[in-house]
Amino acid sequence: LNNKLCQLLQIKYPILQGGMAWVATAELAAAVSNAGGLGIIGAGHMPADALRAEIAKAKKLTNKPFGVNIMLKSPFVKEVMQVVIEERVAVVTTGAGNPGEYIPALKAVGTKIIPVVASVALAKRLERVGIDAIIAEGMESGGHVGEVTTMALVPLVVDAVSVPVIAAGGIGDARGVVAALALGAQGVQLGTVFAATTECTAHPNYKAAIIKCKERSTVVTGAITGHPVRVIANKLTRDFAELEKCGASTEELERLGAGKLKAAVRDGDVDYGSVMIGQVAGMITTIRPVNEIMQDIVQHIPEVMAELSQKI
Ligand SMILES: O=C(O)COc1ccc(-c2c[nH]c(CNC(=O)Nc3ncc(Sc4ccccn4)s3)n2)cc1
Repeated sequence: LNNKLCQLLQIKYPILQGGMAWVATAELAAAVSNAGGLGIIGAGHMPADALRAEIAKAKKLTNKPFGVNIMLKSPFVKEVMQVVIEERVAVVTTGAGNPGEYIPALKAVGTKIIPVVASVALAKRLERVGIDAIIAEGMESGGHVGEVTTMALVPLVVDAVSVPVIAAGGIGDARGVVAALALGAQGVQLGTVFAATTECTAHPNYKAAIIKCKERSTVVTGAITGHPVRVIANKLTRDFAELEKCGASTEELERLGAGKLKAAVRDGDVDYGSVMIGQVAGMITTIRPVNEIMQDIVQHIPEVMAELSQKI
């Protein structure tokens, strides 16, 4: 499974862990890096000092490369970009926006830049400004989503750029990894799967909500306000839909959503919190150690390939 993405990122398996705000702490990122993948700390809306502390914790827990995901809508985006540059973080992924303005400074210190995109247009725009790889994320994923599925988006992005493409959204086991490679991706990014692990520091209620999910348990709210977000349907999404129906303003809707992800992930309020989870939750039935999930995926790939060659 060792390919050019593994060489680029100095990892054993081309399996990245999504840098989910509040969920992807240093403990989870270090566990994924120690298991041979690329662990990624989710900076979310963290201020600079909190991120610096999280990076320091990760450096104590692993001597393997790890990344930091920067959510470009964070009010602290400029300060946290400065922190990842000072700390010489190996890889920066970015979400919910266009990282173009930060790319020269990151490249200057040798940090690999891997933006998440939900469209071919953004992939093409970013390839021109010198990114190292691209995460093409389908709308199956949890949290902030685009409008295109992984199956449709990945091959189009692969055909549009010449940098390695990493598939994300709806991938839960060796079959999904082989499917992503068949679509032309060089690797995968898993979010929900790594949230359902013993090393993940999210609240037990949040993890229990993942287990309880079926494939239709999530909805995309906020499509009207311009920030479509996939979450588990609960009392918050019903209140949100009510407000949207009554023509509430974007500010009112964002006020309803503010702080709700922390409420779900840290405080375990899965009724009124924003339980950002991907559709792949329907495949997850237990909370397992990171390394067990990683080995399960890697060891089943030859079997999936053998079954495939029987069918074609
Ligand atoms: O076209 C452009 O210029 C930029 O447009 C984009 C539009 C969408 C994306 C995108 C889709 N998915 C991702 C990566 N995944 C994510 O970013 N997932 C997230 N989950 C919760 C988040 S918190 C938040 C804060 C503000 C609004 C919505 N959500 S961010 N990025 C990236 C760029």
